[in-house]
Amino acid sequence: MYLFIVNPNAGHGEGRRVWNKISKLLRRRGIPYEHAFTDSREQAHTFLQDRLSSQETWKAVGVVGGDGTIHSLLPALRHSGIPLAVFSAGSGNDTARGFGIPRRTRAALEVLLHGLPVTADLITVADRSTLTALAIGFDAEVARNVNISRYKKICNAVGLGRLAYIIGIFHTLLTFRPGPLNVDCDGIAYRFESAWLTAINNVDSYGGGLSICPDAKPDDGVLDLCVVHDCSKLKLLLLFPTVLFGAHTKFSFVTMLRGRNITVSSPIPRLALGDGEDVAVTPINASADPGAIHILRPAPHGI
Ligand SMILES: Nc1ncnc2c1ncn2[C@@H]1O[C@H](COP(=O)(O)OP(=O)(O)OP(=O)(O)O)[C@@H](O)[C@H]1O
Repeated sequence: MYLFIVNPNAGHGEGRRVWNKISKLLRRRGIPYEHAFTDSREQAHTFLQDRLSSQETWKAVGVVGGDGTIHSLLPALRHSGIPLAVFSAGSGNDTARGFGIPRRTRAALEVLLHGLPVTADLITVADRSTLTALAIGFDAEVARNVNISRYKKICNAVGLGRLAYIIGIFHTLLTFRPGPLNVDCDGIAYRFESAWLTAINNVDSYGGGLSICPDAKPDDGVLDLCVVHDCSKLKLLLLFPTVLFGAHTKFSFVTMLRGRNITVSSPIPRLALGDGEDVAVTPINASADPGAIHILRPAPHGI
């Protein structure tokens, strides 16, 4: 039996549209499933925990939503051994990108039915798990400002979701002040006098395809870090296009680190988002949780 958790509101209603296609395909093929529409992280967690502790044998859990919806399932799936299949219906979809999962619903269904379960690491912050990346500082503020903005709704409605983030960058530059930051990476201390952002990644991209840690691998037991510091607003703005291609790592104001246990602290409390969701405020300790989850990826010889 397959279990599906559907966030109908993900991606501005895309969750419901994707689920309609999946359910039609499942019924046509006579594949047994159970599903639930959820409207909050807490509801999804309670439902999933309850269903996973039942007598039923679950072949996989399918999630229909964006990275935030996937995030809500991590506590129940973590160390359960039950693989997760991703049906992209969000605006960013960095999980699908990071694991090479196709965006098209029909192809994603083939991954659920015939894909290869692989183990992946999670990032643990204060007992909370994150799958893709933690964004701390400026990038987290951009995401938060965009999420509560009117321009996000307008941009999504006209199919220009990315434009909302570009507006969000300029909007956040008006208020955000860079400041001192201390990073401890596996016992080695780093100090940055004027830090803008810190990304702690499990997969290479965040923010809908920004390749902030281009060498990050989700199954290596290690977290990749990118700290952007000691640069002007203009340099920060010029950095963003280069991040699309992971070409920012060579700049002197970008420091790349790798480690299993990372502490980030700052005199000015900085917001930390995990998978695009609020998870903490600095000081934070982030550690790798190796092989904590199973994800279904396309089988190697095509699907
Ligand atoms: N299981 C869930 N069911 C319903 N709503 C959820 C669930 N988990 C989280 N949410 C809420 O729905 C919001 C949107 O979901 P999600 O992040 O998956 O979609 P998105 O923002 O469109 O895509 P992305 O995160 O890929 O940019 C989340 O920020 C959260 O507030």
